Amino acid sequence: MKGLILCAGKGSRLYPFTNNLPKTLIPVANTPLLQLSIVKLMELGIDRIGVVIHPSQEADIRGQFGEGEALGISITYIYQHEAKGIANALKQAKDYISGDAFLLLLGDNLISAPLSDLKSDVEFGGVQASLLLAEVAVPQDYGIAEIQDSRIIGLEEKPAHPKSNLAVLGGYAFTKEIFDAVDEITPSKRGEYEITDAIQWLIDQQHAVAYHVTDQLNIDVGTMDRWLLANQKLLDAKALKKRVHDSVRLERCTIVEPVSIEKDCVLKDCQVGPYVSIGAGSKLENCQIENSIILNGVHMKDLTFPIKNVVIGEHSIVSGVLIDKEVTEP
Ligand SMILES: Cc1cn([C@H]2C[C@H](O)[C@@H](COP(=O)(O)OP(=O)(O)O[C@H]3O[C@H](CO)[C@@H](O)[C@H](O)[C@H]3O)O2)c(=O)[nH]c1=O
Repeated sequence: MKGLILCAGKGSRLYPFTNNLPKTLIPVANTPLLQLSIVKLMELGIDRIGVVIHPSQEADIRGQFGEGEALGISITYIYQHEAKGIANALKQAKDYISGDAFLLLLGDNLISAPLSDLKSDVEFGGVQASLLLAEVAVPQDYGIAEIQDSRIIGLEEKPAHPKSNLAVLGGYAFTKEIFDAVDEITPSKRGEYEITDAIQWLIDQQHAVAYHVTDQLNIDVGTMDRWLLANQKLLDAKALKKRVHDSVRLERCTIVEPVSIEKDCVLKDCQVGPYVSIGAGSKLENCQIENSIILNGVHMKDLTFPIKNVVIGEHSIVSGVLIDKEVTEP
């Protein structure tokens, strides 16, 4: 079985961080999101993975993962020249998948639930699609499933008046019939070829669509708040091996776990944590930081106020006192 990970979206809600970094390379607990998806597939024994990218992302993504040699897998890059929707991204991968059943992951989702049931559904269960569903607080932001007598009877993409609060999460298993579906559907009102419309087509053609409801955490890392939340959750996870790199220099610092501090950082007179990730080569002096993501090469010094709930971009220089006076026009 092959795996497919979609990375070709614009990531516009995370600008400016995604101006020159593909969204799926943003670090969560100092691990690129895409790596977490790749590992998720590897845990299921999948070692042939297609990654759908925009050509402009190739240098960054290929630069990090190559052809998968370091991970002992085979990665193939597939282009989607225009972000015309998830079903359109899938279409670009038809030749690569070449008739096999496959698992599809949206590269910006952090899925905790196991996907083994989805995999066996399409491999041995005689179904053409298997979905992962979860109750969500804001169904208007998701593809929503309508269930009757334990069967999915309808799917709607980001409905204004949702028929349920069961969202389709970004992990799917399909057989080759999904490629007939993506050929048949037309763009939605927002101009995208929707994956929900493609699955609805399968249902309408009497294909079998299975589902599993999970209450495990899923985060669509599409906004700043959710990026910080994903960082918290991953730092909490026991699986994280190394929290403070051996090369890190700490002088007179208080570290409140969980934190992740990457290589070549120097921290003096700082209080760091909980829930702080600091990227490689950052230098921090006389600062207090909580629940934040500091990207690579940041310099922070002499802050008279605590840094909380923020993401600080690569190579930023931060120093000074907080001015709480209102600025008045001259
Ligand atoms: C539109 C588009 C997206 N992508 C990639 C980028 C992201 O890593 C991933 C998800 O794209 P987004 O545009 O953020 O999708 P989003 O609006 O969150 O909605 C999707 O993901 C939701 C789950 O998070 C589902 O409930 C929705 O049914 C599904 O449509 O797919 C592509 O590779 N090509 C594309 O054309």
